[in-house]
Order: sequence, then structure tokens, then C-alpha cells
Amino acid sequence: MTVTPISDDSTLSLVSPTIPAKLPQQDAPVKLGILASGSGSNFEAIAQAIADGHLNAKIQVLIYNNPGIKAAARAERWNVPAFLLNHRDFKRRQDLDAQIVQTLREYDVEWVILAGWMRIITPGFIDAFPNRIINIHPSLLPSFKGIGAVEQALAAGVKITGCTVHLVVPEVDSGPILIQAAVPVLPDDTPETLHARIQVQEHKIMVEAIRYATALPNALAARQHQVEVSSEPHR
Ligand SMILES: Nc1nc2c(c(=O)[nH]1)N[C@@H](CN(C=O)c1ccc(C(=O)N[C@@H](CCC(=O)O)C(=O)O)cc1)CN2
Ligand SMILES: NCC(=O)N[C@@H]1O[C@H](COP(=O)([O-])[O-])[C@@H](O)[C@H]1O
Repeated sequence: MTVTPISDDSTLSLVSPTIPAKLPQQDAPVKLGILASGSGSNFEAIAQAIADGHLNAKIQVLIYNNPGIKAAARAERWNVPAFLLNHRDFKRRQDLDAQIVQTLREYDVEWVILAGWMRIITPGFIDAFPNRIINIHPSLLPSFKGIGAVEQALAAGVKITGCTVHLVVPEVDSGPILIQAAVPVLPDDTPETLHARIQVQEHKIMVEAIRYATALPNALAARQHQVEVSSEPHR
């Protein structure tokens, strides 16, 4: 599974070499804020990876928008602070997003993970966390963007689909791709059986993507430092 690194400058561009297998280990765990609208199995995969020592991170807060969803129960089990911000209570999308950003700031979040967040977020939200918002999508983007991606794949009759983790930009499901996994479509698949097979891969690439993406700025900074040190005149 190849993870293509991204540059850390303002104009995001994918650089070709695969990220080295061994990245500089961050000292402090990276602080994650997770947004969910449903079951929360990707939230759980992240929490489990942290607990198993496979991800140097800490989930600071979970924000969810639908009352009573399973993601909230999972957060409680993992002792993660969880807040319901119901989009139906806000007149404007921007107002919901402003409340989300305020909550994320209060919990000192560094990276935002859209783990089945079923709302389009505004440019103001994205600007608050530039190149620091990650989304997981149940198709091989750019195929089958938007909601109902699994149903779209079945309707299209594709034999291979999968899942994608990407950085979030204002245009939906169009940001730089961090990692993908392919999944076969079987003749008797239903949306449920296919989605379940996709989610097995989602839980793997979600963690991989966070591990590499959050390490990249440090790795790039370390490389920059190396370049600066090596270019200093010899005394
Ligand atoms: N600005 C962006 N916002 C979001 C992105 C993104 O790439 N850019 N990714 C999505 C996640 N997503 C697919 O992966 C997605 C989620 C929801 C929708 C959508 O049309 N939502 C509707 C409401 C649908 C509903 O409530 O059932 C809406 O927001 O009006 C499209 C794509 C997360 N946000
Ligand atoms: N367009 C966004 C979208 O469809 N996202 C999908 O929602 C599910 C959330 O599952 P989870 O709540 O069990 O993590 C995941 O399959 C994710 O790819």
C-alpha cells in the first residue's frame, strides 16, 4: 500500500517518492478532533490503534451531529469527550461550522478527522485548519463522489471499488489523495455487504493515513532543518 506524501506548502502538490518506511517519531502525540454522523467504526479503529501503540495520537474530542448515534456510545466507552452539535439547530452552515471550530480550538485539536461526517463543511472551517483536515470516503475517488458512493458503485456495475483517504478542500471529495485501498465487488453484493467489505479496508487506511500525514510536517521540517544545517558554511 503506497502512501504518496504531500508537500507542506500552501499550494498542495503530490510528490512522487513513497514516504520512507521509518518516519521521525513525533515526541508528543498528535491531537485529533474527530467528526462523525453515524456508527463511528472509523472512530473506534483510530481509538484502538492508539491503545495498541500503532498511532502516536490522542483523540481530544468527538463531535457528532445526529442525536443518539452509535459513535457517541463508542466515545463514552473510550472516555473521549463527545459533543452533539446538531446541524438542524443552526440557521446557517457557517454557524454550525463556527461552533465546531470553537469546540475544536477549546480542545487544542491539531488535526481534524471527518470519520463519516455527512455534512459539507465551509471554506471558513477549512481555513481554520489549513491542510489539516482528513476525510475518508467509501469509493476509489475520483469515482463516485458524494453521498451513496457504495450504491453508485453497484449501480455502475464496477468489479473493483474501494475507499480513499484525502485532505479536505472546499470542492467535495476532490482534495489530494493520501491513501486508497481496492475492494472487489461480488456478484451477489448488496450495499450492506459491499460496504462491510469496504469498511475492513477503511479501518486500516484511516490509521495509516493519519500516521503518515501527521508525521509529514515534522519529517518535512526535519528535512528542511537538515538542508539548512548542511548548507551552513564550515567554520
Ligand atoms: N467542503 C468539503 N466538505 C466535506 C468533504 C469535502 O471533501 N469537502 N467531504 C465530506 C464527506 N463526504 C464524502 O466523503 C460527503 C458528505 C456529505 C455530503 C452531502 O452532500 N451532505 C449533505 C447532507 C446529506 C445528508 O445529511 O444526508 C449536505 O451537507 O447538505 C457530501 C459528501 C464531508 N464534508
Ligand atoms: N461521503 C462520506 C461517506 O460516505 N463516508 C462514509 O461513512 C461511513 C462512516 O462509517 P463509520 O461511522 O462506521 O465510521 C464510512 O464508510 C465512510 O467512508
